[in-house]
Amino acid sequence: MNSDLFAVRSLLFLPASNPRAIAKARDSDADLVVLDLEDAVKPADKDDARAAALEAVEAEWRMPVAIRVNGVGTEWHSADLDAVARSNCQFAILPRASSLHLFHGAREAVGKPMLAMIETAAGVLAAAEIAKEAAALVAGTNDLRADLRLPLGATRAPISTALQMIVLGARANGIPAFDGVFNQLKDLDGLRAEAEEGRSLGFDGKSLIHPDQIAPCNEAFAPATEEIDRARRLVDAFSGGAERFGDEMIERMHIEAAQRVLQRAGRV
Ligand SMILES: CC(C)(COP(=O)(O)OP(=O)(O)OC[C@H]1O[C@@H](n2cnc3c(N)ncnc32)[C@H](O)[C@@H]1OP(=O)(O)O)[C@@H](O)C(=O)NCCC(=O)NCCSC(=O)C[C@H](O)C(=O)O
Ligand SMILES: [Mg+2]
Repeated sequence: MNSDLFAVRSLLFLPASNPRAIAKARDSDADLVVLDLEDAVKPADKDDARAAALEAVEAEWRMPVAIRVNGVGTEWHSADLDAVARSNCQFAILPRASSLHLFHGAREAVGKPMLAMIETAAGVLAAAEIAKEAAALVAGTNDLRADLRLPLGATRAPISTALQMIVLGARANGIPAFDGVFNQLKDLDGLRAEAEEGRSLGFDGKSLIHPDQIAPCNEAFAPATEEIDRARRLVDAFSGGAERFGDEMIERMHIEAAQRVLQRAGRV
């Protein structure tokens, strides 16, 4: 199992209260499975979902598994942290991370790598700080749109600065950044387009809500064959300083970017 978060293109979320979804996720090609205890689970089902998540992570998985706990200040938060601390999951995820202080408390309590979901205005403004202790940042675009009081159906333009701040916060601290979900279950072309946009913004992968979204997402976040070929030719051609490569100027940073493409291709 590869627990390197930089190799993760797809994060499949599912309600921990849904055993059929758990079975489906286990057989899927998702790079990371997220058993959700937060918004995907009805309040009445929280305790059962927590127990189901604990049982699920006892089994063998071929991909790493994370448990998303309920947020700081909710009645389920402490019990979730305790459960995750003694569970077999590789990662915890804290929703609505809004400050390093609160993130630190939750991470200490679980004692394992924790991803931070940035999904409020306060979280976006604190993203670079939170990233100092996070294993990765994840954009929570549904909550963010709600927190910013955006009209329904708004494009991603009003959240583009926030998305960029999440990528900047992650990159400044050397950790991966993951894009938010695409809610239209049947629109796989739209999902692919948003995944490609996310990659062009600098995200390493994307949050998903349905198994059908995995294949297009994994394709969008894996370097294409032409990209790999070009990266190989660039690395082979370079001897230092500024050089001509076809009709382009290349320098050291272009080679480093090409090396990252080759590394990513090897990882995924
Ligand atoms: C949205 C859904 C409730 C739709 O469910 P359903 O109508 O049952 O879908 P299908 O009939 O197409 O399902 C076919 C089979 O696939 C399984 N399935 C469905 N979704 C998943 C999944 N996410 N992972 C694994 N398996 C899944 C179904 O069980 C069916 O299996 P079978 O019966 O054996 O054929 C549902 O897709 C769903 O619950 N999605 C995830 C919702 C979720 O986790 N939401 C929280 C995270 S997203 C978020 O909030 C991000 C962030 O916080 C933010 O604010 O942006
Ligand atoms: Mg959310």
